Amino acid sequence: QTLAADDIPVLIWAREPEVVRAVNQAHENPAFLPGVPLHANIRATGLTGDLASCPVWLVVTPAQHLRATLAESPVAHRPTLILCAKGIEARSLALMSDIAAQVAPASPLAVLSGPSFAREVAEGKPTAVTLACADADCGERLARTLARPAFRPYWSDDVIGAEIGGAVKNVLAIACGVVIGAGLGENARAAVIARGFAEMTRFGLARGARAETLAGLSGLGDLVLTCGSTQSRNFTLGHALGQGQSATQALAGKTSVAEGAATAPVLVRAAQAAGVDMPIAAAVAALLTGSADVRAVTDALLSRPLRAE
Ligand SMILES: NC(=O)C1=CN([C@@H]2O[C@H](COP(=O)(O)OP(=O)(O)OC[C@H]3O[C@@H](n4cnc5c(N)ncnc54)[C@H](OP(=O)(O)O)[C@@H]3O)[C@@H](O)[C@H]2O)C=CC1
Ligand SMILES: O=C(CO)COP(=O)(O)O
Repeated sequence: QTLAADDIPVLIWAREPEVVRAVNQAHENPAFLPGVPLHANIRATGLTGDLASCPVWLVVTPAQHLRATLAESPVAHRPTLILCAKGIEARSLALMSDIAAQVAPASPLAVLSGPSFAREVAEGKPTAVTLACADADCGERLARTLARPAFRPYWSDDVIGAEIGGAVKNVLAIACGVVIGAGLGENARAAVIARGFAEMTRFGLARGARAETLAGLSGLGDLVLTCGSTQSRNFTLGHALGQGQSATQALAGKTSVAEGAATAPVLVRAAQAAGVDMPIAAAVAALLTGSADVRAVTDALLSRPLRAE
């Protein structure tokens, strides 16, 4: 939102009244983005009805809450929806664009994804992302609207590819966190990134994504960012698992979301349905449910049959 506010008025809908108050009165969001001054063009509201006046929505609700949030919002006004959540809905295996198409069938849809820790974007640090929209002209228009000197959206018409990259990289970031938390070393992290990317590519191609999208910002780019940084919530969750905590212990008291925790088990089901082998994703899912420990999943991955790369 900070990006858009230079020349466009921005309205944030927030669930917490204290966030609404702080944005409107102090031009800051101390609960979620402390220390970053917000542009005077940014206003906040607690009423979804107020969104009716906004032609374009950046939808940042976590994946598991997207359906309910959209259903309570004035989508009948046919806003353009730019979907930013990175995940798969647990109860339906749906991608975010599937959910939006069901709940807001008249809205044009786009996906914004790629390596972009929110704080760095808000601080104006250089960032490049993918803006995917099936309507290429609409995608280009949205990318040009959101672009800023230090924020470069590259447009694409591969919505599925952009979504799958973002959803799968979170699961792989948990795996890399486990590797580092358990002291398995940097060679192992690089192996998980490369073999995890092979899993992402197999799954993405089976679901209709294009290889170049998966190798771009929203796939490989975000995978490298999230697997390599302790800023990542997914990496941090994995790190705690690697150090021997259970998922319940690692997630206790967390107010921010690690999307890969909900996505891992459904990704495994979706991969099975697509006939795709995803052993690293399956290992993450097993660790999260507690059905296997780090030693067992590591041994299982290392003892898989040798094969051609
Ligand atoms: N933060 C970042 O750097 C980036 C985030 N994203 C993506 O954006 C999405 C949102 O992330 P972010 O803004 O960081 O989220 P937060 O970490 O701020 O998490 C939001 C928290 O609020 C709760 N919540 C939010 N909306 C609702 C709702 N409508 N109903 C009920 N509970 C809700 C969630 O609850 P609960 O715990 O129950 O889920 C969660 O604990 C994610 O998909 C993330 O992957 C993408 C790029 C960068
Ligand atoms: O998606 C992100 C950066 O692109 C944020 O990653 P985490 O959700 O793991 O913090």
